[in-house]
Amino acid sequence: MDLAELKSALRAQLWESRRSLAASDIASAAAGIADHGLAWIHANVPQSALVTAYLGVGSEPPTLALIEALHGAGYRVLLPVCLPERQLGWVEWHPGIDFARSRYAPVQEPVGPLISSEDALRGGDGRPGVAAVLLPATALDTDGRRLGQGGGYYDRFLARVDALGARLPTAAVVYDGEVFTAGAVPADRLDRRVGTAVTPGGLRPLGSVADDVRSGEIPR
Ligand SMILES: Nc1nc2c(c(=O)[nH]1)N(C=O)[C@@H](CNc1ccc(C(=O)N[C@@H](CCC(=O)O)C(=O)O)cc1)CN2
Ligand SMILES: Nc1ncnc2c1ncn2[C@@H]1O[C@H](COP(=O)(O)OP(=O)(O)OP(=O)(O)O)[C@@H](O)[C@H]1O
Repeated sequence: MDLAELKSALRAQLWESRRSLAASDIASAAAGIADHGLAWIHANVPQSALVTAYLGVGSEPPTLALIEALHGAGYRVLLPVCLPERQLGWVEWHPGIDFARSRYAPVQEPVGPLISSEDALRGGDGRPGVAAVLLPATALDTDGRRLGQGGGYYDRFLARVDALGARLPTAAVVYDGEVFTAGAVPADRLDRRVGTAVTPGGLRPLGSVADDVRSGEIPR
């Protein structure tokens, strides 16, 4: 099996186990993800900063409560919009915003003024750019390797973050059983590592993402 086949086999396996979760497990996961995700943001970025999150759909861990908690705590929250060539753009979330299905992927996207990744990262109008990235994953390993949905959208986005010289803290949301031992997640040079796992049960700092990306202590 080559790397792409290995990744898709692993994705299929993980999606199947996500689909077997009970509704009650999913509901309690939402509260844990909101608590721990908000704690991670508090520990890593200034008050009322701009952060990215995403809306979990289908069998993904639920993140709406986290988005609401972040907004409620005064952070500005950008959610991703898929653009051509597997690029991401962003729309700022606010309560009551409409969602529509993406043209490019089976996900829901907020409807509103589109902000390019470049503008989101650089900021403008006297406001700072994105200060932290909360992103989806299907699996993580303790070295921070991340398996996504297979589009490479976030790998491209994180490559752009690096190219701009921005050193942003990153955390991916997964279920507790989806953080595997170091080396278990297949990855190549294009796969960007993430610094922290946010799970319903807590926060797990992940190793060997450059230490300089992690500023300050992450509460456990
Ligand atoms: N909620 C969410 N939004 C997101 C992402 C994500 O992973 N999750 N993305 C991260 O890049 C981008 C969309 N990328 C995606 C790329 C491929 C598939 C996909 O092929 N999905 C499977 C079904 C997965 C399932 O059963 O859960 C499919 O259609 O077969 C989905 C999203 C931007 N927005
Ligand atoms: N920075 C990049 N530039 C160009 N192609 C890339 C880049 N990053 C990833 N890709 C390509 O995108 C495709 C999907 O990558 P991969 O399977 O790692 O996606 P993923 O991380 O699971 O998805 P996502 O980031 O959307 O959640 C692969 O063909 C990969 O080579």
